[in-house]
Amino acid sequence: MTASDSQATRPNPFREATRQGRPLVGIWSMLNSVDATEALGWSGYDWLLIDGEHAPVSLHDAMAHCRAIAATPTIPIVRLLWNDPLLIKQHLDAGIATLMLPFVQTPEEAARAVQSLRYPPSGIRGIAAMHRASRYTRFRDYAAQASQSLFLIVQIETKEALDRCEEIAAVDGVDAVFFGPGDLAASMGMPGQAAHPDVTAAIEDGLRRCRPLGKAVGALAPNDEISERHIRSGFDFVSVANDFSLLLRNADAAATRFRGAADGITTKKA
Ligand SMILES: O=C(O)C(=O)C[C@H](O)[C@@H](O)CO
Repeated sequence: MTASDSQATRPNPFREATRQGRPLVGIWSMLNSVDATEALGWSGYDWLLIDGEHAPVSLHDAMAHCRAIAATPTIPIVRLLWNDPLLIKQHLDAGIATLMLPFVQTPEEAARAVQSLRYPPSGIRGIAAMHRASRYTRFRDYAAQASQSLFLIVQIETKEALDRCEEIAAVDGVDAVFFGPGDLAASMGMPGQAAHPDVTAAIEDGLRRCRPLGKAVGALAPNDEISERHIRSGFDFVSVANDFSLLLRNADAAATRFRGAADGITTKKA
């Protein structure tokens, strides 16, 4: 890399990956363990989402996760607590370039999210003299080029949002829509039934309707069967696993197996 390359704002790696034209396989991270994130970065997932909505992830935690995974081939995405301009500004300044925002219900809410990512005159992001995103000023063209270095994913996770998913996806500056089956199931009157066939069918219908808009379309799969189905359906990115569930599933299975093996064995000395 030449000195001038190191001074140029980089294109967004997730945008480049979605252009490869194959489904990107991802993992959801809820443990808030930087070590686990770093280790998973070497597992072979295309992307890893650090969940700041439902896991206790602070801004500093999110930065630590992104620094750890930067050494690996996996691309980090951070999900924020809410579609909030202040949270968005802080995370962008911290150099977090691919954001997922939960619970975006209307094209107007999506447009407000886009405004939060853009500098004036088209947006409301505040200018900082120095921050991690500009490599502490080394990316001299950062303010002018920021939009190509960022990627905005908005979540469709209610019936209302699903009804308008094409309009939301069509908003200029929305790079991707992502279907959340857990909240969508609740909104459809089936809380706790993320894998219900009606929810999967609704999400597949969303893919069919959003695909012609040329934006990336992703979904979280609540089990292995739906992961394979979503990959075959042609979603651009699919979350196929969750670090917390993998840990618990394997820990529970090992405990059951070896407690079973220990049943009836006596270790007491005579
Ligand atoms: O609605 C959903 O489903 C999501 O947005 C993902 C969830 O928050 C959850 O599966 C994270 O564990």
